[in-house]
Amino acid sequence: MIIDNLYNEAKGKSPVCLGLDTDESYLPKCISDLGEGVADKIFKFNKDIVDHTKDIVSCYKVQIAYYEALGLEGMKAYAKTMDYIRESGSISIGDIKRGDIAATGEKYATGHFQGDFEADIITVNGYMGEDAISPFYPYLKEKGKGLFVLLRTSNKSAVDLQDVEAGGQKVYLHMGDLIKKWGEGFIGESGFSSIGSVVGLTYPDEFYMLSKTYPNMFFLVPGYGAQGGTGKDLARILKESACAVVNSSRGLITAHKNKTEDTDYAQHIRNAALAMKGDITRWL
Ligand SMILES: O=C(O)c1cc(=O)[nH]c(=O)n1[C@@H]1O[C@H](COP(=O)(O)O)[C@@H](O)[C@H]1O
Repeated sequence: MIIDNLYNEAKGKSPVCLGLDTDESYLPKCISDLGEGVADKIFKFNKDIVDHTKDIVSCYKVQIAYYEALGLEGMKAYAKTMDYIRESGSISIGDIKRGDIAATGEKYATGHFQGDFEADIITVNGYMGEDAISPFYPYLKEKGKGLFVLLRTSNKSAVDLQDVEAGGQKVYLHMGDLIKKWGEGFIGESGFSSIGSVVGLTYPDEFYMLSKTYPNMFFLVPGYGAQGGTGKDLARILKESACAVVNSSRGLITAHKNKTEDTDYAQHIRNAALAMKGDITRWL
């Protein structure tokens, strides 16, 4: 199961999930000056990053909005990036945050679990209920794919809805119970389900509590670095269970900014990923 592979990669390499939220402004001059289209430039940057980091990170999360914003050219770069991650033997997370019901949900599943945009795992929004999640089940069963369902997101206004009490329980805990239930049929050898959840590191106490409440749940954890989360915040959770991968996007893929515009940029990004790995693992 994909979740067992991710668990093994996180244990064997590091819990670092490198976020390829690639904005054109992040490209060093040695790439932006090339006489090629934007898709080729962005792909070149992403490919170089994968080549320089695949031995030290567990997975790559590719945030589709950065590519959609560039239209057809951007989507070509997205497709090539997903393909290259697979070719490199690494795990890809398509950060698409979809969530629609029935026939529409089936189209999202087809669009992101096979064909041009195929990912190993995708992020989904389950706040419409199981009808927005069940269209993906056949791909989990038959193609070994996985889901990360939004549970406790990293943004400030997450609390406006997710902390509301309903029936004596906060909304996000109710969502946690649902994700646990949806994932029960997909538990792998690692003890984790291929239906995991997204919990922001910006709420470390809630994350700790969730990791205790749902021992079979694997977590995708954004919020490290640019949003303020630290290795120390993670330590008490990962010490007890290797239950998460931790994403950093801007904190890693802009590490070369103001340092170099030359081809050594990827080494700066690798160094930043190594520093993040060190920051997380030194507390364990
Ligand atoms: O699903 C996500 O990945 C996600 C959920 C969440 O609650 N907060 C969050 O920041 N993210 C994503 O995680 C990444 C964070 O990027 P940086 O803040 O640049 O590290 C972005 O791709 C966000 O879309």
